[in-house]
Amino acid sequence: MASKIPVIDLQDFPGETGMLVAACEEWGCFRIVNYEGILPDSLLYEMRQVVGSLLDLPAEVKARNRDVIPGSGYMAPSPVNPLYEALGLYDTSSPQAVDAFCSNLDATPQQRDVISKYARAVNELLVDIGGKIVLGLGVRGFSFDDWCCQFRINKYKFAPHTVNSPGVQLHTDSSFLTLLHDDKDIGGLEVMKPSGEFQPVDPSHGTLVVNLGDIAAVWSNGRFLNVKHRVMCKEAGTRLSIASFLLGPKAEMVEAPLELVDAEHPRLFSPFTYHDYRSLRVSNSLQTGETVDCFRIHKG
Ligand SMILES: O=C(O)CCC(=O)C(=O)O
Ligand SMILES: [Fe+2]
Repeated sequence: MASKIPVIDLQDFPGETGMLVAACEEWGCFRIVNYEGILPDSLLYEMRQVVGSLLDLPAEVKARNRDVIPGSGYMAPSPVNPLYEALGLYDTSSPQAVDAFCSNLDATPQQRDVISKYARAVNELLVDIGGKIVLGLGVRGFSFDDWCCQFRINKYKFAPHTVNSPGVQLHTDSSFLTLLHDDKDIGGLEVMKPSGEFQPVDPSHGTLVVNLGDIAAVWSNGRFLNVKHRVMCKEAGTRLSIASFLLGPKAEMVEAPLELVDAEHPRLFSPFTYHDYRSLRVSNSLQTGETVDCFRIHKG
């Protein structure tokens, strides 16, 4: 296994298919390059400015960003993650949901425009990457078009005296895929390799990070790794990041497609709805993939 997370060139398909599937299996994460046709650098830059302003709003305004599904709304600094706060938008493909998010936070027309464009572009990119992964596994006729997406905009207040303390605790994501648009200067993201060793994922211009979450582990019938990761404070400063999640099907069950189940690879998880998974995870604070084990089929 290489020592750096794999880099996938989105313009080089089907050439990179094997590398992409291997990255999902061995690392549960990878960087992407050449995504600008869908998500231009100018939009990444504009969104970063918007995110900085929204997270600087007074606490009582941020509190209006309430949960739509468990854990989707404002998260204030807490005893577990005292340096961290986040705002969230559930269902980024719904113009009404984008509108409600913006109205609650008194967004200006220009900020609304950037948020809507960003939400659309990120959804398209997530569905595009998901489609490449699915084809790589030989699954035909599958589409992520009616899956729900969410984004979360994160702020970490790092100070000299917080160096080496956690910014966000170790966790897996509650998604199939997460697109991480991280801070351009301040690092701190670390992914855990299967060996248990942490690998820093430092800012790298012109790349975005993709993580696989719990839903990818179930959907792939255990082939893909739901990578554990955390953010550590490495230096003083405000760190901003945006995590966009391709979560799960809106109505259908989360289950491995038939192509991934056979005598040698029996079904590992009983089917469930995304909503049931999410409620179980949030109400029991199951941060590091334990929710998936609740649906594991025990043999013998
Ligand atoms: O801020 C980061 O780099 C990571 C955030 C993250 O892991 C998350 O929002 O799930
Ligand atoms: Fe995460």
